[in-house]
Amino acid sequence: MAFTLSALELDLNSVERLIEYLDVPQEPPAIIETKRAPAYWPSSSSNTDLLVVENLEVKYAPELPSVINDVSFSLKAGERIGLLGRTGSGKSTLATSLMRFVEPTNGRITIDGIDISTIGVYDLRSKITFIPQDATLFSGTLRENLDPFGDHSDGECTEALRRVRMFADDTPPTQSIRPSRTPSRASSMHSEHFSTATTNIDSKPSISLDAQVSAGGTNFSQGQRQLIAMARALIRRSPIIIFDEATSSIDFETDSIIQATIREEFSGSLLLTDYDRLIILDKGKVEKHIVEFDTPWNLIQKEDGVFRSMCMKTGTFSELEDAAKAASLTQSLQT
Ligand SMILES: Nc1ncnc2c1ncn2[C@@H]1O[C@H](COP(=O)(O)OP(=O)(O)OP(=O)(O)O)[C@@H](O)[C@H]1O
Repeated sequence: MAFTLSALELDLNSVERLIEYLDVPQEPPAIIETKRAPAYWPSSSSNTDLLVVENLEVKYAPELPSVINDVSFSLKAGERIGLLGRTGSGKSTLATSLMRFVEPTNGRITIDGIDISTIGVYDLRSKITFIPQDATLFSGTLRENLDPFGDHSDGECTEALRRVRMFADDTPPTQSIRPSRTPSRASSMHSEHFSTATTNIDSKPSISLDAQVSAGGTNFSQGQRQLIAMARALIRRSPIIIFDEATSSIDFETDSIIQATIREEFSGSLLLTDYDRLIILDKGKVEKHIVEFDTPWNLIQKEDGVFRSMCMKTGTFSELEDAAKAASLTQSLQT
């Protein structure tokens, strides 16, 4: 009898768990057959706004206060937009709502004329690249990570790796790619990850993309994983890239490579990172969450501005001021 009762209890537990699972919010459909996004969408060549955010409000639960509150802005193709704000101000929430990992409670996000809530998440997420601070890779080869559906040639994959400087400039592109077992600094990345053996057939090197990547990509450093994710974005020619910059944990050299790649390689894409204009989110201080949206030079001059006060707190205000001024001069010379 005791046996029967505990078996029944187990069964009831299973039913209870099943009911709990049924309560879990469902992932939105990957594809909505009647509302497919066109293959050419989103087009980074159009002169109209590429990304329009209107009166966006995001809450993590109905009973919780809104994390993003009545935010509106529009961005054009090719712009580089920095998203700044104190910790907890809603930067990640705003970035992830563009990918619909969190759904708005109010408002609308339109990309190249399509309200993103009306299409399947596959159509959306396959066109936008989100590179988080802790970019993860999956277990398989480096090639599979770069081009999971095998849509591109080896040459394209290799070229993308070269463009994100996974090969040292002076290293002939020959190599069998051999990830290190422990995270390494960028300076050693070139030598450790890419051996320099040439083929016997001719002296022209060929590149092997068959390096094994362990689950999560843990045999690459955090910075290298971001670079590989950037190579993937280059291969896909993503028109919109959201790049969550790691601040402290990446060594100086890898960081310089990442910055150079951002500057030089993504000129045609709308890039939410290193900036021409800044969106500054501030939660506690004001009701509206976008408090400032302007160039760094204009923002740093605002006496009571959030950006100015953030720069002051770094202890390197005059250097930042000089950098913002220099950037503004360069920009005005270019236009
Ligand atoms: N999954 C979640 N459930 C409930 N609240 C959340 C969730 N994720 C974030 N929040 C809350 O939303 C607010 C904004 O968080 P968010 O991570 O967007 O800020 P952030 O500006 O990116 O911060 P950081 O610079 O520290 O990464 C915070 O108060 C946070 O506690």
